[in-house]
Amino acid sequence: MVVLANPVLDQISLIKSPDSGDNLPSIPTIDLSSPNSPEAIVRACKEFGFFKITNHPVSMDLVEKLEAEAVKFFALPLLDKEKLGPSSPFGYGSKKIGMNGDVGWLEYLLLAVGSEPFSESSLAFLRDPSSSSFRSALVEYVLSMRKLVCQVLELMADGLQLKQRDTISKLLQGSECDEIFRLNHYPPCPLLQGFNCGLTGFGEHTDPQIVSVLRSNGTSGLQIALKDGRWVSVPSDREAFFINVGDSLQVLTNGRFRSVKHRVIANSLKSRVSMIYFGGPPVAQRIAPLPQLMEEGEQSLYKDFTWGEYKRAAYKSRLGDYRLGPFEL
Ligand SMILES: C=C1C[C@]23C[C@@]1(O)CC[C@H]2[C@@]12CC[C@H](O)[C@@](C)(C(=O)O1)[C@H]2[C@@H]3C(=O)O
Ligand SMILES: O=C(O)CCC(=O)C(=O)O
Ligand SMILES: [Fe+2]
Repeated sequence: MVVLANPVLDQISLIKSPDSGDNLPSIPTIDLSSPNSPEAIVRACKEFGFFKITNHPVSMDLVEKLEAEAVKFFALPLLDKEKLGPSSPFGYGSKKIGMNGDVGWLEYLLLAVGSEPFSESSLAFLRDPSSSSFRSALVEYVLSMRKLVCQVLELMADGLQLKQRDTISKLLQGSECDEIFRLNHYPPCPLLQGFNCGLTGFGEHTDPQIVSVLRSNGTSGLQIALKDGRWVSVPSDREAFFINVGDSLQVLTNGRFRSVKHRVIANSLKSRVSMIYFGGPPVAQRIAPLPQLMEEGEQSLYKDFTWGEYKRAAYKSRLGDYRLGPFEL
Protein backbone atom coordinates (compact mmCIF):
# COMPACT_ATOMS: atom_id res chain seq x y z
CA MET A 1 0.00 0.00 0.00
CA VAL A 2 1.22 3.51 -0.86
CA VAL A 3 0.02 6.98 0.05
CA LEU A 4 -0.23 9.62 -2.70
CA ALA A 5 1.59 12.85 -1.91
CA ASN A 6 -1.45 14.99 -2.62
CA PRO A 7 -3.27 17.03 0.00
CA VAL A 8 -6.65 16.19 -1.52
CA LEU A 9 -6.13 12.53 -0.86
CA ASP A 10 -4.64 13.16 2.62
CA GLN A 11 -4.26 9.90 4.51
CA ILE A 12 -6.39 7.61 2.33
CA SER A 13 -4.33 4.65 1.20
CA LEU A 14 -3.95 3.23 -2.28
CA ILE A 15 -4.46 -0.41 -3.10
CA LYS A 16 -2.47 -2.15 -5.80
CA SER A 17 -4.79 -3.49 -8.52
CA PRO A 18 -5.35 -7.21 -7.93
CA ASP A 19 -3.93 -9.72 -10.38
CA SER A 20 -6.01 -10.43 -13.46
CA GLY A 21 -9.16 -12.47 -13.06
CA ASP A 22 -7.59 -15.64 -14.53
CA ASN A 23 -8.19 -18.63 -12.30
CA LEU A 24 -10.31 -16.64 -9.89
CA PRO A 25 -13.71 -18.17 -9.16
CA SER A 26 -16.78 -16.21 -10.15
CA ILE A 27 -19.21 -14.84 -7.62
CA PRO A 28 -21.94 -17.40 -6.80
CA THR A 29 -25.30 -16.37 -8.20
CA ILE A 30 -28.50 -17.66 -6.64
CA ASP A 31 -31.69 -17.64 -8.67
CA LEU A 32 -34.29 -17.23 -5.95
CA SER A 33 -36.90 -18.96 -8.08
CA SER A 34 -34.81 -22.09 -8.55
CA PRO A 35 -35.66 -25.22 -6.55
CA ASN A 36 -31.92 -25.70 -5.92
CA SER A 37 -31.49 -22.33 -4.22
CA PRO A 38 -31.39 -23.66 -0.59
CA GLU A 39 -28.36 -25.89 -1.23
CA ALA A 40 -26.72 -23.25 -3.45
CA ILE A 41 -27.07 -20.63 -0.69
CA VAL A 42 -25.47 -22.89 1.89
CA ARG A 43 -22.60 -23.74 -0.48
CA ALA A 44 -21.99 -20.04 -1.20
CA CYS A 45 -22.06 -19.12 2.51
CA LYS A 46 -19.52 -21.83 3.36
CA GLU A 47 -17.16 -21.12 0.51
CA PHE A 48 -17.47 -17.33 0.04
CA GLY A 49 -19.72 -15.85 2.72
CA PHE A 50 -21.15 -13.89 -0.16
CA PHE A 51 -23.55 -14.35 -3.06
CA LYS A 52 -25.55 -12.49 -5.63
CA ILE A 53 -29.30 -12.93 -5.91
CA THR A 54 -31.34 -12.68 -9.07
CA ASN A 55 -35.03 -13.22 -9.76
CA HIS A 56 -35.94 -11.47 -6.54
CA PRO A 57 -39.30 -9.83 -5.90
CA VAL A 58 -38.01 -6.29 -5.21
CA SER A 59 -39.42 -3.63 -7.53
CA MET A 60 -36.77 -2.01 -9.72
CA ASP A 61 -38.85 1.18 -9.80
CA LEU A 62 -38.46 1.42 -6.04
CA VAL A 63 -34.72 0.76 -6.22
CA GLU A 64 -34.29 3.43 -8.87
CA LYS A 65 -36.47 5.87 -6.98
CA LEU A 66 -34.27 5.55 -3.89
CA GLU A 67 -31.09 5.75 -5.96
CA ALA A 68 -32.34 9.00 -7.55
CA GLU A 69 -33.14 10.45 -4.10
CA ALA A 70 -29.68 9.46 -2.86
CA VAL A 71 -28.00 11.08 -5.87
CA LYS A 72 -30.05 14.24 -5.24
CA PHE A 73 -29.03 14.24 -1.59
CA PHE A 74 -25.31 13.76 -2.26
CA ALA A 75 -25.43 16.56 -4.87
CA LEU A 76 -26.39 19.10 -2.15
CA PRO A 77 -23.71 21.62 -1.19
CA LEU A 78 -21.28 20.15 1.35
CA LEU A 79 -22.23 22.79 3.92
CA ASP A 80 -25.89 21.73 3.78
CA LYS A 81 -24.96 18.08 4.27
CA GLU A 82 -22.55 18.94 7.07
CA LYS A 83 -25.33 20.82 8.84
CA LEU A 84 -26.81 17.39 9.57
CA GLY A 85 -24.02 17.08 12.12
CA PRO A 86 -21.06 14.73 12.31
CA SER A 87 -22.03 11.08 12.12
CA SER A 88 -21.56 9.59 15.56
CA PRO A 89 -22.19 7.02 14.19
CA PHE A 90 -25.51 8.02 12.55
CA GLY A 91 -25.98 10.92 10.18
CA TYR A 92 -23.94 12.33 7.32
CA GLY A 93 -20.27 11.48 7.14
CA SER A 94 -17.51 12.33 4.72
CA LYS A 95 -14.18 10.48 4.52
CA LYS A 96 -14.28 9.50 8.22
CA ILE A 97 -15.64 5.98 8.81
CA GLY A 98 -16.70 5.12 12.32
CA MET A 99 -15.21 6.87 15.31
CA ASN A 100 -11.77 5.34 15.59
CA GLY A 101 -9.72 7.03 12.90
CA ASP A 102 -10.65 5.10 9.74
CA VAL A 103 -10.89 7.06 6.50
CA GLY A 104 -12.09 6.34 2.97
CA TRP A 105 -12.88 8.07 -0.29
CA LEU A 106 -16.60 8.34 0.26
CA GLU A 107 -19.45 10.26 1.78
CA TYR A 108 -22.42 8.52 3.35
CA LEU A 109 -25.66 8.70 5.23
CA LEU A 110 -25.95 6.15 8.03
CA LEU A 111 -29.41 5.69 9.53
CA ALA A 112 -30.85 3.65 12.38
CA VAL A 113 -34.08 2.12 11.07
CA GLY A 114 -36.35 1.55 14.11
CA SER A 115 -39.57 -0.47 14.23
CA GLU A 116 -41.61 2.12 12.29
CA PRO A 117 -38.80 2.79 9.82
CA PHE A 118 -37.22 6.23 10.30
CA SER A 119 -40.21 7.62 12.23
CA GLU A 120 -38.06 8.43 15.25
CA SER A 121 -35.13 9.55 13.13
CA SER A 122 -32.86 11.89 15.01
CA LEU A 123 -32.14 13.58 11.69
CA ALA A 124 -34.45 16.57 11.54
CA PHE A 125 -34.15 16.84 7.75
CA LEU A 126 -35.84 13.46 7.32
CA ARG A 127 -38.85 14.71 9.26
CA ASP A 128 -39.05 17.87 7.17
CA PRO A 129 -41.90 17.87 4.57
CA SER A 130 -39.34 18.79 1.87
CA SER A 131 -37.75 15.34 2.38
CA SER A 132 -41.01 13.42 2.16
CA SER A 133 -40.21 11.71 -1.16
CA PHE A 134 -36.74 10.69 0.11
CA ARG A 135 -38.23 9.42 3.34
CA SER A 136 -41.05 7.48 1.69
CA ALA A 137 -38.56 5.79 -0.68
CA LEU A 138 -36.37 4.89 2.32
CA VAL A 139 -39.32 3.44 4.24
CA GLU A 140 -40.60 1.41 1.30
CA TYR A 141 -37.12 0.15 0.45
CA VAL A 142 -36.37 -0.97 4.00
CA LEU A 143 -39.70 -2.79 4.20
CA SER A 144 -38.85 -4.65 1.02
CA MET A 145 -35.37 -5.49 2.41
CA ARG A 146 -37.02 -7.01 5.51
CA LYS A 147 -39.10 -9.28 3.27
CA LEU A 148 -36.16 -10.19 1.06
CA VAL A 149 -33.95 -11.05 4.03
CA CYS A 150 -36.71 -13.20 5.48
CA GLN A 151 -37.07 -15.11 2.19
CA VAL A 152 -33.29 -15.64 1.88
CA LEU A 153 -32.91 -16.74 5.52
CA GLU A 154 -35.77 -19.22 5.17
CA LEU A 155 -34.14 -20.75 2.09
CA MET A 156 -30.88 -20.85 4.05
CA ALA A 157 -32.61 -22.73 6.89
CA ASP A 158 -34.00 -25.21 4.34
CA GLY A 159 -30.50 -25.69 2.94
CA LEU A 160 -29.17 -26.30 6.45
CA GLN A 161 -32.00 -28.81 6.96
CA LEU A 162 -33.33 -26.98 10.00
CA LYS A 163 -36.80 -28.23 10.86
CA GLN A 164 -38.13 -24.75 11.47
CA ARG A 165 -37.74 -22.48 8.47
CA ASP A 166 -37.82 -19.37 10.65
CA THR A 167 -34.95 -20.44 12.94
CA ILE A 168 -32.66 -17.72 11.55
CA SER A 169 -35.16 -15.29 10.00
CA LYS A 170 -37.01 -14.83 13.29
CA LEU A 171 -33.88 -13.23 14.76
CA LEU A 172 -34.47 -10.34 12.38
CA GLN A 173 -38.18 -9.95 12.96
CA GLY A 174 -39.99 -7.91 15.57
CA SER A 175 -39.82 -4.38 16.77
CA GLU A 176 -36.61 -4.78 18.79
CA CYS A 177 -34.42 -5.65 15.82
CA ASP A 178 -31.33 -3.59 15.31
CA GLU A 179 -31.40 -2.65 11.65
CA ILE A 180 -29.16 -0.06 10.02
CA PHE A 181 -29.38 1.46 6.58
CA ARG A 182 -26.51 3.06 4.75
CA LEU A 183 -26.20 5.07 1.55
CA ASN A 184 -22.63 5.38 0.30
CA HIS A 185 -21.39 7.70 -2.44
CA TYR A 186 -17.88 7.24 -3.81
CA PRO A 187 -17.06 10.25 -5.99
CA PRO A 188 -14.76 9.64 -8.97
CA CYS A 189 -11.12 10.34 -8.30
CA PRO A 190 -9.55 11.53 -11.61
CA LEU A 191 -6.15 12.03 -9.96
CA LEU A 192 -5.76 8.28 -10.06
CA GLN A 193 -6.03 7.91 -13.81
CA GLY A 194 -3.07 6.09 -15.28
CA PHE A 195 -1.92 4.59 -11.96
CA ASN A 196 -2.01 0.83 -11.60
CA CYS A 197 -3.78 1.16 -8.30
CA GLY A 198 -7.01 2.30 -6.75
CA LEU A 199 -7.91 4.59 -3.89
CA THR A 200 -9.51 2.97 -0.84
CA GLY A 201 -13.18 3.85 -0.91
CA PHE A 202 -14.14 1.68 2.06
CA GLY A 203 -11.33 -0.30 3.67
CA GLU A 204 -11.39 -4.04 4.22
CA HIS A 205 -13.68 -5.29 6.95
CA THR A 206 -16.38 -7.78 7.81
CA ASP A 207 -19.89 -6.67 8.75
CA PRO A 208 -20.72 -7.43 12.39
CA GLN A 209 -24.45 -8.16 11.88
CA ILE A 210 -26.22 -11.37 10.74
CA VAL A 211 -26.52 -10.42 7.08
CA SER A 212 -26.18 -7.32 4.90
CA VAL A 213 -27.97 -6.75 1.60
CA LEU A 214 -26.12 -4.55 -0.83
CA ARG A 215 -27.24 -2.96 -4.07
CA SER A 216 -25.16 -0.60 -6.17
CA ASN A 217 -25.41 1.44 -9.33
CA GLY A 218 -23.51 0.28 -12.41
CA THR A 219 -20.08 1.31 -11.08
CA SER A 220 -17.92 -1.54 -9.89
CA GLY A 221 -15.45 -1.25 -7.01
CA LEU A 222 -16.61 -3.86 -4.51
CA GLN A 223 -14.14 -6.68 -3.88
CA ILE A 224 -14.36 -9.72 -1.64
CA ALA A 225 -11.55 -11.76 -0.13
CA LEU A 226 -11.42 -15.49 -0.84
CA LYS A 227 -10.50 -18.03 1.85
CA ASP A 228 -6.91 -18.02 0.54
CA GLY A 229 -6.68 -14.23 0.89
CA ARG A 230 -6.90 -13.35 -2.84
CA TRP A 231 -9.23 -10.48 -3.72
CA VAL A 232 -11.95 -10.86 -6.34
CA SER A 233 -13.77 -7.94 -7.96
CA VAL A 234 -17.53 -8.16 -7.90
CA PRO A 235 -18.94 -7.11 -11.29
CA SER A 236 -21.67 -4.54 -10.71
CA ASP A 237 -25.25 -5.47 -11.51
CA ARG A 238 -27.87 -2.76 -10.98
CA GLU A 239 -30.68 -5.30 -10.91
CA ALA A 240 -29.23 -7.73 -8.42
CA PHE A 241 -28.71 -7.76 -4.66
CA PHE A 242 -25.60 -9.06 -2.94
CA ILE A 243 -25.73 -10.80 0.41
CA ASN A 244 -22.83 -10.66 2.87
CA VAL A 245 -22.60 -13.18 5.69
CA GLY A 246 -21.87 -11.13 8.83
CA ASP A 247 -19.85 -12.10 11.92
CA SER A 248 -23.01 -12.99 13.87
CA LEU A 249 -24.09 -15.56 11.27
CA GLN A 250 -20.61 -17.07 11.34
CA VAL A 251 -21.10 -17.62 15.10
CA LEU A 252 -24.70 -18.90 14.73
CA THR A 253 -23.38 -21.59 12.38
CA ASN A 254 -20.34 -22.31 14.61
CA GLY A 255 -18.00 -21.29 11.83
CA ARG A 256 -19.65 -23.31 9.04
CA PHE A 257 -20.39 -20.05 7.24
CA ARG A 258 -17.70 -17.41 6.96
CA SER A 259 -18.24 -13.71 7.38
CA VAL A 260 -16.81 -12.24 4.23
CA LYS A 261 -14.01 -9.70 4.22
CA HIS A 262 -14.80 -7.01 1.65
CA ARG A 263 -13.69 -3.54 0.56
CA VAL A 264 -14.46 -0.90 -2.05
CA ILE A 265 -11.96 0.70 -4.43
CA ALA A 266 -12.96 4.12 -5.75
CA ASN A 267 -13.22 4.55 -9.52
CA SER A 268 -11.20 7.20 -11.32
CA LEU A 269 -14.04 8.23 -13.65
CA LYS A 270 -17.47 7.16 -12.40
CA SER A 271 -19.19 7.63 -9.09
CA ARG A 272 -20.48 4.64 -7.21
CA VAL A 273 -23.66 4.76 -5.16
CA SER A 274 -24.50 1.83 -2.95
CA MET A 275 -27.32 1.18 -0.54
CA ILE A 276 -26.90 -1.39 2.19
CA TYR A 277 -29.35 -2.85 4.67
CA PHE A 278 -27.70 -4.38 7.75
CA GLY A 279 -29.81 -6.92 9.64
CA GLY A 280 -28.95 -7.12 13.33
CA PRO A 281 -31.03 -8.90 16.02
CA PRO A 282 -32.35 -7.29 19.23
CA VAL A 283 -29.50 -6.12 21.49
CA ALA A 284 -30.41 -8.70 24.16
CA GLN A 285 -30.29 -11.58 21.65
CA ARG A 286 -27.75 -14.25 22.58
CA ILE A 287 -25.42 -14.98 19.68
CA ALA A 288 -24.39 -18.62 19.99
CA PRO A 289 -24.24 -21.63 17.66
CA LEU A 290 -27.73 -22.95 16.84
CA PRO A 291 -28.16 -26.20 18.83
CA GLN A 292 -30.02 -27.78 15.88
CA LEU A 293 -26.85 -27.48 13.79
CA MET A 294 -24.39 -28.92 16.27
CA GLU A 295 -23.22 -32.45 15.78
CA GLU A 296 -22.81 -34.82 18.70
CA GLY A 297 -19.89 -33.74 20.85
CA GLU A 298 -19.33 -30.53 18.87
CA GLN A 299 -18.16 -27.64 21.05
CA SER A 300 -18.91 -23.99 20.46
CA LEU A 301 -15.96 -22.12 18.99
CA TYR A 302 -17.11 -18.94 20.71
CA LYS A 303 -17.72 -17.48 24.15
CA ASP A 304 -21.28 -16.65 25.09
CA PHE A 305 -22.29 -13.11 24.20
CA THR A 306 -25.25 -10.95 23.21
CA TRP A 307 -25.58 -8.84 20.08
CA GLY A 308 -25.44 -5.73 22.30
CA GLU A 309 -22.09 -6.83 23.75
CA TYR A 310 -20.66 -7.64 20.32
CA LYS A 311 -21.87 -4.39 18.82
CA ARG A 312 -20.36 -2.34 21.65
CA ALA A 313 -17.01 -4.05 21.12
CA ALA A 314 -17.29 -3.66 17.33
CA TYR A 315 -17.86 0.06 17.53
CA LYS A 316 -14.72 0.44 19.64
CA SER A 317 -12.66 -1.40 17.02
CA ARG A 318 -10.90 -0.21 13.87
CA LEU A 319 -12.49 -1.15 10.54
CA GLY A 320 -9.96 -3.85 9.59
CA ASP A 321 -9.67 -5.45 13.04
CA TYR A 322 -10.54 -9.12 13.46
CA ARG A 323 -13.51 -8.41 15.69
CA LEU A 324 -14.46 -12.00 16.47
CA GLY A 325 -10.98 -12.72 17.90
CA PRO A 326 -11.73 -11.73 21.52
CA PHE A 327 -14.96 -13.79 21.41
CA GLU A 328 -13.31 -17.03 20.33
CA LEU A 329 -12.69 -19.87 22.76
C1 LIG B 1 -14.68 1.55 12.08
C2 LIG B 1 -15.92 1.21 12.25
C3 LIG B 1 -17.03 1.60 11.31
C4 LIG B 1 -18.13 0.62 11.69
C5 LIG B 1 -17.96 0.63 13.20
C6 LIG B 1 -16.48 0.36 13.32
O1 LIG B 1 -15.97 0.71 14.59
C7 LIG B 1 -16.24 -1.14 13.02
C8 LIG B 1 -17.38 -1.74 12.16
C9 LIG B 1 -17.84 -0.77 11.05
C10 LIG B 1 -19.15 -1.21 10.39
C11 LIG B 1 -18.95 -2.06 9.13
C12 LIG B 1 -20.34 -2.45 8.59
C13 LIG B 1 -21.30 -1.25 8.54
O2 LIG B 1 -20.95 -0.39 7.48
C14 LIG B 1 -21.27 -0.48 9.87
C15 LIG B 1 -22.37 0.58 9.90
C16 LIG B 1 -21.32 -1.41 11.01
O3 LIG B 1 -22.30 -1.78 11.64
O4 LIG B 1 -20.05 -1.84 11.32
C17 LIG B 1 -19.86 0.07 10.05
C18 LIG B 1 -19.58 0.97 11.26
C19 LIG B 1 -19.74 2.47 10.94
O5 LIG B 1 -19.55 2.90 9.79
O6 LIG B 1 -19.99 3.22 11.89
O1 LIG C 1 -20.49 0.64 -0.47
C1 LIG C 1 -20.28 -0.55 -0.70
O2 LIG C 1 -20.40 -1.05 -1.79
C2 LIG C 1 -19.90 -1.45 0.47
C3 LIG C 1 -19.82 -0.71 1.76
C4 LIG C 1 -19.72 -1.59 2.96
O3 LIG C 1 -19.16 -2.65 2.91
C5 LIG C 1 -20.33 -1.14 4.20
O4 LIG C 1 -20.91 -0.03 4.21
O5 LIG C 1 -20.25 -1.90 5.19
FE1 LIG D 1 -19.44 -3.82 4.70
